Amino acid sequence: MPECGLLVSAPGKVILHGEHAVVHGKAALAVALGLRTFLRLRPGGGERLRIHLPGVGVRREWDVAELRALRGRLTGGANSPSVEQLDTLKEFAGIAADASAPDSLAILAFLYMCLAISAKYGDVPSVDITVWSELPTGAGLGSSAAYAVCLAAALLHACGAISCPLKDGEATARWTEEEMTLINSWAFQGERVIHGNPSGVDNAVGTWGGALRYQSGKITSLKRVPMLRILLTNTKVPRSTKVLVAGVKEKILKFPAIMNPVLDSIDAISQECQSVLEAMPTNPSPEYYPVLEELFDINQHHLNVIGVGHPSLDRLCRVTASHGLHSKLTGAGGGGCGITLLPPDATPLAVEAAKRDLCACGYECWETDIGAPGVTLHSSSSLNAQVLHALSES
Ligand SMILES: Nc1ncnc2c1ncn2[C@@H]1O[C@H](COP(=O)(O)OP(=O)(O)OP(=O)(O)O)[C@@H](O)[C@H]1O
Ligand SMILES: C[C@@](O)(CCO)CC(=O)[O-]
Ligand SMILES: [Mg+2]
Repeated sequence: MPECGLLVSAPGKVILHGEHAVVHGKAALAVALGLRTFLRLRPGGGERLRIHLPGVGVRREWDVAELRALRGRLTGGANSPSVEQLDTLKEFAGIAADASAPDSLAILAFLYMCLAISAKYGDVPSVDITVWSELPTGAGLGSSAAYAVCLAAALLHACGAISCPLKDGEATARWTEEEMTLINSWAFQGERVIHGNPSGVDNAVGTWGGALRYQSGKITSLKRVPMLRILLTNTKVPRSTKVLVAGVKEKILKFPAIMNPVLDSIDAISQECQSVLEAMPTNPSPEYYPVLEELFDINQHHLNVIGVGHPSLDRLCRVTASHGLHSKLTGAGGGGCGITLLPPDATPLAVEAAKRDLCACGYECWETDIGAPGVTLHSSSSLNAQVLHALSES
């Protein structure tokens, strides 16, 4: 265990194309966002393990000896969380069998990852863990994956399975490729607890950052990523990724001949978009945008067809279209966030007017950087004093 503790962060993500289809083996294009989740781990006192998750209103602590005994009861499910294991954890933590509330899922993912990682690499650590985020929770921006990536990195580090890459005087550092692969694989298990059947794209972006193509576990960095300006809009309509993913599966099983061609078409959209992005110069001229905009429009229709649209997202698309801008949902849909492409020739007046109209719908919108770095270790001194203050208040 590091004497002074550690601070890690992981980015959220935006899926440009391929959400849901990626769960069924198709390609997705995703980019890391400039909004991050942070985790601070400090040596604990009195053989206790404490977690504080202000984003979901959780403050819990357990006896390390009690967790060791619980770990001994978690048999089976060697490589992924089994139903029996999760039932045992729910009973231990006092979580209802069918609980899907954010706090319950966050505790469950934490307990599973902590016990499974410590069973493989070391003892249950006596630590205090606090996680907070700049990402809205459950809005399509990969908050669950950023949470799982931070937990994986911190717990693997606490159990001695990965190194401390931070050198004296450095503000940030990244782990080796091999260590990141390990972090990513454990984050995927955490995502499984929260999502049920994740594709792995979100935790891949949270781990590796940048812009990537993801298909059936294969991660490829995009050759070149132009400076895309994207407006993010949160409709604030709550939804659960797990429920939406399960709904799509049901539809595919019910209408395979109708739904599978839609998934194939989404796959082709991802391919086409990747070709355009890789052909674009870093500072692209407006001529490339009509194709990207048309691909947004087509995919948004497809996502409605597979049942993950929402009236709030239709409204978002209509509002931006009235200002000549093109949008689609991002992430699991059913509410949550949409993305709007801002071409270089969009006038500041049109963008401001679109933002004003979106806010008038009760939505929140903001522009953010894309292609941010993946999971990162920070020196504690690099932590913004204000954030620390906010945390001590929460
Ligand atoms: N900062 C956080 N602290 C604790 N738990 C979190 C945090 N952020 C997310 N979670 C967990 O992740 C869940 C949200 O995951 P969900 O997959 O439904 O949404 P998302 O990841 O934000 O969107 P998407 O998967 O569509 O990108 C929350 O209910 C909570 O259990
Ligand atoms: C909806 C989905 O495709 C993306 C959620 O961000 C689910 C997944 O890939 O696990
Ligand atoms: Mg998620």
